[in-house]
Amino acid sequence: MSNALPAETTWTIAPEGVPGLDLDPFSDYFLTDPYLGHAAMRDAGPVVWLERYGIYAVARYKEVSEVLANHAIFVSSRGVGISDFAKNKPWRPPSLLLEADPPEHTEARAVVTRIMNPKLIRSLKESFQAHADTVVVEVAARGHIDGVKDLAERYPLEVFPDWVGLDKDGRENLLPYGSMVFNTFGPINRLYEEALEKGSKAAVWIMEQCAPGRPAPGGFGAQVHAEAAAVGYTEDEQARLLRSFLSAGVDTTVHGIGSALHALAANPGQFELLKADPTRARATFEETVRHAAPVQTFFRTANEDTQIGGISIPEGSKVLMFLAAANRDPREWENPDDFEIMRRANGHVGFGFGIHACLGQMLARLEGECVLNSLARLVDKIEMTGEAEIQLNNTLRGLERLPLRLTPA
Ligand code: HEM
Ligand SMILES: C=Cc1ccc(C(=O)O)cc1
Repeated sequence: MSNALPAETTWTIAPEGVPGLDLDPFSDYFLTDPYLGHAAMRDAGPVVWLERYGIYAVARYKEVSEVLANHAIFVSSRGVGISDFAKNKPWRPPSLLLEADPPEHTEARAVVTRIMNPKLIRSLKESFQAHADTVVVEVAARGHIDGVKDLAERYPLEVFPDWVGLDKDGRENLLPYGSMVFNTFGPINRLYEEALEKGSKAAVWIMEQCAPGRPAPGGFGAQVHAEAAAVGYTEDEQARLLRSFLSAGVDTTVHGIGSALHALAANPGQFELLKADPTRARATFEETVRHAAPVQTFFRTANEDTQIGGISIPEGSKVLMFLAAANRDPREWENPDDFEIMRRANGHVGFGFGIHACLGQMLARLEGECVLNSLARLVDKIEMTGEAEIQLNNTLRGLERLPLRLTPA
């Protein structure tokens, strides 16, 4: 595991009054265990300077929330990765949602929320829960499983593409494509380059699936296209709008479910609490998103000279928001590092906050709740049978492998 500096590392001097830290949040070393780095940034001040990349960073709950809320100054249209779209051409046409600001963002969001709403989620609950039961009964009967491949990846990859209306063939492209999208928010390091190599092939299938007329009639994909066409979006914009959901909609929930399985296996007392009341499955998944933060970071770009915590931030500065660090800020949370399913985790920033707050969070919660509810009713014990293996990614936190033994109830 190399934590050698990327070849193009340039060192920068911290601006006046800003604590400068020599840590690389995109190194294998940091990504494997980010928590000491998170604490160092929180303790250093409300905003810090990461010398290796010449970027500002916020790790405390208060400042992360402030940057997320202040979308007019800390903008998304200049990219939510380390690259500033005002200076460097993005590697793919920008997202109409994630990489847009009002008014364009407002319009795109309005199109989607006409479909992605509580009524839709209610209509999915019965079939999503039934499918979770089927999968959990099957894997529990097997006893020894890889919690990642056999459950955390399998369930979302069976329910999500059917819901969108994607072809049966080619669905193996979804994870490498999403992994590429999330890696490219970081610097051009090994993870970025390897992901681009693997993901570029997947991107061909993804873009074919996003084309108007391709998704199965009546599915979410066809509905997005129809709603977008109704407000005059071109075919390219209709495809790009749907692309957002294939980019964000799989790796995130896979890592959320994988992290929940890991936390429950590592904290048997918490699994007992869940078994005692399976309706706590929803709260258990919420605590997982706070505690594990499948999406660890996002950038913003200062669109004008501004301040954070009294520190001057010049126009054009990149600000890295450590959502995962904010979710474990002892200034905000009691015993923040503890996985407690009885905790009120609402208010965490694992799904973001403000105008760009996760558009798929209701679906993510449904998927997580269904799997954990099935586990609570159908499994008596969930035990680690080996070390969990982290899947390294410049933005996501999740597992590559999770050796488990399940004992059926
Ligand atoms: C545990 C699972 C998930 C996590 C942790 C997560 C996290 C996030 C975060 C942190 C943001 C904010 C981005 C920003 O502020 O720049 C976001 C936005 C978004 N998410 Fe999720 N997400 C998850 C699942 C999903 C799913 C399942 C979908 C689609 C079905 C989805 C679609 C989106 C979209 C389209 C946006 C952009 C919203 C906008 O910019 O207005 N996400 N997500
Ligand atoms: C939260 C991740 C995310 C990734 C990509 C997109 C997009 O491509 O719009 C949206 C959200």
